[in-house]
Amino acid sequence: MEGVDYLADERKKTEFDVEEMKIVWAGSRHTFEVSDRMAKLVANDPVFRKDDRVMLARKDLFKNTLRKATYAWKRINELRLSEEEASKLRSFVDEPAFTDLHWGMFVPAIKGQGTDEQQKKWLPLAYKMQIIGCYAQTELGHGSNVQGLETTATFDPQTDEFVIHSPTLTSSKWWPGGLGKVSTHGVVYARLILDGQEHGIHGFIVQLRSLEDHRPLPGITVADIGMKFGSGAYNTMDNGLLRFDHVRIPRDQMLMRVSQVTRDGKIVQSDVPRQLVYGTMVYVRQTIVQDASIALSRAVCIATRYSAVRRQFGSSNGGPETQVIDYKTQQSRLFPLLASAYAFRFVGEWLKWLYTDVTQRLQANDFSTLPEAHACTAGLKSLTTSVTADGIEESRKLCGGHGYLASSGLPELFAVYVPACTYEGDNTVLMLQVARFLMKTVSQLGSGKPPVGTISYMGRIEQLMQCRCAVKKAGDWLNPNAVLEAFEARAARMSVSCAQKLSKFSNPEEGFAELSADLVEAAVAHCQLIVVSKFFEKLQQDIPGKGVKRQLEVLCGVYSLHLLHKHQGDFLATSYITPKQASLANDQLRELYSQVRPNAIALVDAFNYTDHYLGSILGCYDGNVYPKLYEAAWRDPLNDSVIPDGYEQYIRPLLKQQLRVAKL
Ligand SMILES: CC/C=C\C/C=C\C/C=C\C/C=C\C/C=C\C/C=C\C=C\C(=O)SCCNC(=O)CCNC(=O)[C@H](O)C(C)(C)COP(=O)(O)OP(=O)(O)OC[C@H]1O[C@@H](n2cnc3c(N)ncnc32)[C@H](O)[C@@H]1OP(=O)(O)O
Ligand SMILES: Cc1cc2nc3c(=O)[nH]c(=O)nc-3n(C[C@H](O)[C@H](O)[C@H](O)COP(=O)(O)OP(=O)(O)OC[C@H]3O[C@@H](n4cnc5c(N)ncnc54)[C@H](O)[C@@H]3O)c2cc1C
Repeated sequence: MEGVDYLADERKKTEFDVEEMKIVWAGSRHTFEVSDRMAKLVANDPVFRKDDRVMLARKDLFKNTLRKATYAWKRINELRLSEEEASKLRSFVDEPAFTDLHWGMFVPAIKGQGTDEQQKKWLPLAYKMQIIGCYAQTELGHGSNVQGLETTATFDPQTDEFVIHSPTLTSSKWWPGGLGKVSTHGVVYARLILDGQEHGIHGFIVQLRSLEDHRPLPGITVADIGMKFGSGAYNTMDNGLLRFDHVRIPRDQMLMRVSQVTRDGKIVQSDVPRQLVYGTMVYVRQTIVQDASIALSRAVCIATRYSAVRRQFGSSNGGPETQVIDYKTQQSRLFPLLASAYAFRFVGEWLKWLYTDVTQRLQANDFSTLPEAHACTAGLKSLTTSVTADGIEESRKLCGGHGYLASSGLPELFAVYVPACTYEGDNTVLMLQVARFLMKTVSQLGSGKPPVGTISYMGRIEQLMQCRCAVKKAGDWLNPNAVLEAFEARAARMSVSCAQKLSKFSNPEEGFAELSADLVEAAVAHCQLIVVSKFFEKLQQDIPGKGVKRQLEVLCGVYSLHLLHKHQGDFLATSYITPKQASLANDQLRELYSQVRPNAIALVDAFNYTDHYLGSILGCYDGNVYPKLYEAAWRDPLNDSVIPDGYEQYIRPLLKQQLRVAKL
């Protein structure tokens, strides 16, 4: 039935102003308006249709992506969209493509690591897409260990060129998105060699394909690395392999903001720390944290709407069965994910601010906040992508059997999303970077240099090592100070405990390796504290709209108390809380679930996702799930004919054979 809202009764229960919540979720009225306009533009254009994606074979899928990406570029130019609008439009097209890497890594790498002159030369070409670029760092043999990359860039003073070479099979570049079939250029990371001496890893702009006929340039071997996880999904992307056979590039194509190579082959280090060579990764990690809230909220929106539509058991006197969203078990799995989506949204907003701040400082040669920015982007990227990937899979399970259908949108969302736990730094490797930062901070306590920013709580280490939780009744857990102190004490005590164990090793690196699993747990505790504290900070802001702030307070409570419940072992083992207090936190959590329940549908409506963007029958706005599932089944190509292809060849002979056996 067209036009009927099957979730209307749910929407009537709402206790807050959804339109105002949409603004909070978007970040500002301006961002909301841009997103809304771009989402509708994409949803109403048939070229951006995506429901057939999972059915397409790789070649067709890839060509289809090229068609959409070039059409999107055409529309961006025709409509004279701003950079912000263009980037939103691309994200609502919702199909990984070479353009993600061009705009998301190639351009930022030149901006961050190129000199003014290099930026002037290369950026206009990239902005007009007269060249298309990728980010070629990872190799077949090394990804996490960037210092272990094998590709060489040897300076030839005779010709004033670098010779880029892949000396071994394992030095082949492997994975760069957009490289396989599209990119004309790449920022290639290689080991700089001057006069036989190694000078670490640097970025070089290398042309890969002819701008005339797209053929690989001499000395370059390039191809796609093959099919990846899932159908449709990330297979729209041409992740590539690349080998260099003594390829020559001019000296001025080494990105020289961090270090310069002079005409006579000498290296000159600028004041900028060498870690800025890793700057593009810091930038992208920060954007990945923002994207985590989008991916998780999509899954949660689908699972929440479907949980309100779906009924199982509990019918009495022929009345309707129970909506599965009313089961406490369903709530205890779903509502923490809903709360996490909001939490990640706010921490992502804050991280964007932190990144902008560190960038401005770097421009003024202030490098003091770089270690914290690295630890925060690495740790939050790791935490939010792990929770989101698991959350998408949990959302699929929350939708029961129908969640496993491609038309639920969840399998493809998972398949596209799950590599986020690996790209831009494997999540464990990144948490170990946070752990190093924590151990360094603990070792410097008492040195007279007070820890600042997200680590400033360590400055109160004596108090945090001794304090005990003051909670006496469940409602006390609604006090932000009680929750914050609990998370601070847990994080501080776990770090100090690791530091104490580390100090027993004569070789600190051996100790770090031996204790790495504990160190990762301490790093996770620290990152969870950041998310909780940024949620509380958000609540300090002036938030207009009837009931909006109240709902956010409830979600903040759900986020923090579900973490406390899930990790109660940490809180108990560090002796901050008693078992009784842990149990009171759980009682309060249950109560908060009841407060989320009437608002659940409105809380996911506030994401303002179009049905096109959600790409899910189970999550459609009107909740008219069953007729749509039934119709979609008939659209499957397998149902084009009643008798399947292959009947004559396989099924009929098989049945005949069974008949013969039966007659014997
Ligand atoms: C249905 C749905 C359909 C569609 C969905 C639609 C669209 C989806 C579209 C897009 C998806 C969204 C986003 C996608 C984005 C990207 C995905 C695509 C591309 C991915 C690209 C990549 O993966 S690029 C390659 C990334 N590689 C890595 O991340 C490598 C990880 N390794 C490292 O970073 C480093 O090697 C290391 C940090 C692990 C170690 O470095 P090393 O030099 O050996 O360092 P240490 O000795 O440990 O440390 C030395 C000191 O340096 C400090 N440090 C380290 N790193 C940094 C840094 N980055 N910044 C600042 N400082 C740093 C470190 O702390 C040490 O400091 P000390 O003070 O202790 O000395
Ligand atoms: C979809 C996708 C897109 C990508 N796009 C790009 C791109 O555009 N450009 C690019 O350059 N790269 C790209 N990559 C590569 C990506 O950045 C790397 O795969 C990633 O950094 C992980 O490195 P690795 O593959 O070497 O993992 P490995 O380091 O080999 O990890 C294997 C296992 O070892 C563990 N491990 C490794 N080191 C340690 C350690 N020190 N301590 C404890 N455990 C450890 C890890 O936790 C993991 O469990 C992409 C990857 C994927 C999947």
